[in-house]
Amino acid sequence: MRIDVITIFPGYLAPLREALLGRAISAGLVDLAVHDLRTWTRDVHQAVDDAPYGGGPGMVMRPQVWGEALDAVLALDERPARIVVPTPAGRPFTQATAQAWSGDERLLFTCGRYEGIDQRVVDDARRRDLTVDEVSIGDYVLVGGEVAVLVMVEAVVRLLPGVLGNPASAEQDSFSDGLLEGPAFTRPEVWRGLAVPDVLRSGNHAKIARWRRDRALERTAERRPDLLAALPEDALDDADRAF
Ligand SMILES: N#Cc1c(-c2ccc3ccn(Cc4ccc(CN5CCOCC5)cc4)c3c2)n[nH]c1N
Repeated sequence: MRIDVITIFPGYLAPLREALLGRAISAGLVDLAVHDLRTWTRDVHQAVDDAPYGGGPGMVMRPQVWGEALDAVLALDERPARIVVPTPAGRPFTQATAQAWSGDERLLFTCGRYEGIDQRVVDDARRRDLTVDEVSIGDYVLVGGEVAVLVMVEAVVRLLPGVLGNPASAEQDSFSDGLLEGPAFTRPEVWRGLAVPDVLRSGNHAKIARWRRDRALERTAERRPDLLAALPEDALDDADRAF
């Protein structure tokens, strides 16, 4: 997978070259290129923003600079790219989104700042039959798109074959079965007077699986009843319903 990121703060994306993601890049599983948007400015001040038409607070990012940047970065590779535009007004980015994008050959992330990017940049890309997804990572307001890109790249790249040491970990992801994962424990058996639940040391795999499922159902019901309500009819078996 090739990943391009366009931003006025390239340094914000440095964490993508650390740890697991850094190893995925070194292993050739991911090609990452970060581009400074100001490369495509033409004025001495390298202006990337201007006042909003119709008034209102803050500034809006100019379409000319973004249009030239997108054209240039898209041309760097012939593979078709999904253009991703983080925005507070976007569709929710979920585990299902990450799963879907993990099959793409190329992702191109555009990091807005100020009050966002002139809408015509997205409109122009879509009318050229480019795939453009405007997405939000959550119901809160950030200062720019860079942090959202860090989140989305990590969620997608960890799903690529060969990235996670233990592929089963991604298969048993929280949300992958529609539930939150239950509590996890490791040694010591007792820590500050708190013991690991006996069932987890029983060696009885059926009982352990049931216990884990019950804890996941309990936690989901308590913290995310919306996920429970969204489960398909056949997602819960009789033992689940008895819980
Ligand atoms: N992904 C993601 C994000 C982002 C995000 C992503 C990209 C950019 C580019 C600029 N900003 C800042 C910005 C601040 C204020 C406003 C105005 N609106 C805000 C909502 O109320 C109405 C008025 C717009 C944009 C961004 C924020 N925030 N939260 C997410 N989940």
